[in-house]
Amino acid sequence: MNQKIVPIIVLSGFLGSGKTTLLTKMIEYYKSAGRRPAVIMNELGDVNLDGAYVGAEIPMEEMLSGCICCTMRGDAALAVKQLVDEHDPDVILIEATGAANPTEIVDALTEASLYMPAELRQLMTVVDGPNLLEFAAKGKGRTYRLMKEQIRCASLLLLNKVDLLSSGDKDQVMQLIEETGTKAPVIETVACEIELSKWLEDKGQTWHNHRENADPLQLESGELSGIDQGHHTHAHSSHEHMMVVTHYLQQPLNSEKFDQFIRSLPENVYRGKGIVRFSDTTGGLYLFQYAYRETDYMAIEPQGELSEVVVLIGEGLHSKQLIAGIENCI
Ligand SMILES: Nc1nc2c(ncn2[C@@H]2O[C@H](COP(=O)(O)OP(=O)(O)OP(=O)(O)O)[C@@H](O)[C@H]2O)c(=O)[nH]1
Repeated sequence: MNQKIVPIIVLSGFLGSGKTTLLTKMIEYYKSAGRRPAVIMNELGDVNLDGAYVGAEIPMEEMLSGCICCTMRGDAALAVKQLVDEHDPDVILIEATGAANPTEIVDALTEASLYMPAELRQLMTVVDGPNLLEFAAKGKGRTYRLMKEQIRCASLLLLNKVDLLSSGDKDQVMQLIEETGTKAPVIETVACEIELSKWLEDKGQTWHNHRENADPLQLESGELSGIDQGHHTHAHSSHEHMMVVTHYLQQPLNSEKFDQFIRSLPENVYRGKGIVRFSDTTGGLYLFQYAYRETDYMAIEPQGELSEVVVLIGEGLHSKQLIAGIENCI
């Protein structure tokens, strides 16, 4: 009798590119096809705000406060095993952090597939079109190298946020993508809208099959996915690269002051998200998103208690200043 092999799909892409947007669409796709997806979510900070987008009925493993290149190797395999043993899912979707170097994830999952009935089928990278263009223009820093590595690893690329690109910009982004040497198909999207039936039904093709004609992957350096939790620095070569500032709120915020604070965040803050309450609106809790200088607020009605919190992610952040800025919005 053939043993069931659980397909694994990894969603990669820079901070705020649209991975959770894609994840929720994939979950809906599988559910409406009568299949049971399970999810692994990895967050740099110690709160999983994106988990709010995944229905409570979906089995989920969280990997929090994670330096993915350290924790992913062991923890991802363990999380996969736990989901397979406890929930017997039809597919496992892994949302990596935006700072993750997917080469490490591929390594970990390839190794794990040797001893458990699960296999990496696709690695989809969501490319934040306008952000890639901006980083390319700024020069060749570590973050830009990380973005390129995320593209090179992919078996499928979504060029997302094309609503924010002119046709000239789009051509430029396409050229940048080509320059990475990827052979993966590139689909232009707004809000990660793709024909999922076409791209998810791969008839057993593995990630390795998809990438047969692509250049072999090599780690460019150990510095790609560094993470610093502010006070805590890993012993790896350069983990001072990305930082997370997590600030829990004791009081509601003034909506205008907070919006102004978010809009005037320095360029080295790449991503913001959180759950906030405002003193000057009638509503309850809002989930706020800040990515590529766009802000979005969504009213939420959580089932249980939720902490009010602001999470900011970027490079070389001045945590004290940022926290004072948030407190000034009260
Ligand atoms: N303008 C525009 N905004 C988009 C598009 N796709 C997603 N967004 C917005 O971008 C923000 C970030 O989207 P997410 O799906 O949370 O991104 P993510 O990659 O999961 O973010 P992290 O996991 O925090 O790295 C949200 O406010 C989305 O609504 C798009 O095609 N165009």
